[in-house]
Amino acid sequence: MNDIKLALLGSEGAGKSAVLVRFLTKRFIGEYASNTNSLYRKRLSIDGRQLNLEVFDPCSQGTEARCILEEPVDWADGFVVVYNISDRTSFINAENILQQIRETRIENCKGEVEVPVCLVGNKQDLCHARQVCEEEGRSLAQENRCLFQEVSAAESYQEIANLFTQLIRQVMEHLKYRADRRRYSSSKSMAKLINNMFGKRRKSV
Ligand SMILES: Nc1nc2c(ncn2[C@@H]2O[C@H](COP(=O)(O)OP(=O)(O)OP(=O)(O)O)[C@@H](O)[C@H]2O)c(=O)[nH]1
Repeated sequence: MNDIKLALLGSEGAGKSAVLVRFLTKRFIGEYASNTNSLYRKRLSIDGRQLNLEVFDPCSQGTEARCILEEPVDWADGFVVVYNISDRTSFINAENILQQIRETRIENCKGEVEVPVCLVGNKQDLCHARQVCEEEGRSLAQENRCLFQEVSAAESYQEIANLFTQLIRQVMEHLKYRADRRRYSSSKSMAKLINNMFGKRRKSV
């Protein structure tokens, strides 16, 4: 069974909990306690594989983006960064968060492939009050090589489900790649060790 850990990041009130709860339960619940960190767990089956999904929804009340990032950035296998299309500040914050994910991951995992991330433009139903156009979201996602979708946690389930499914697939590939790399580098160092121990001795016989 695969364990997949995701972290939800974004400005206060962008709709992080609403997006996640929509994915996990297919329902929209209007209000959530936002003064605590929450860890959601669910068993899923994707492409016939059983998964234990854990999603960390950190409390973002009164905290700056950098503080929000500190805890989950090492823990998570993938990130969901949410902004509100009717709030430009939340988009600018999402931009900063994407940059911080990139920087932190580059520092911590030299040479590894980039961690899977998806950018979500939530509250699409508020398009009459739109402050961020869809194209801006798409091009930010392209710059950061991440998935992108505008959604409305209030009104629809399917787009959110598709997005999480794509992200989880990418995470599974990423974890497999990392495990293969670890196996390869440990078998290479084992071969080197054996060679050092016996290769030379054999030569002198
Ligand atoms: N119109 C509309 N409102 C939404 C949508 N998603 C969430 N909301 C509302 O936006 C508010 C904030 O939603 P939350 O899910 O609590 O946002 P959050 O990002 O988890 O907020 P914090 O926990 O405070 O960081 C709530 O009043 C939700 O009902 C949406 O798609 N459309």
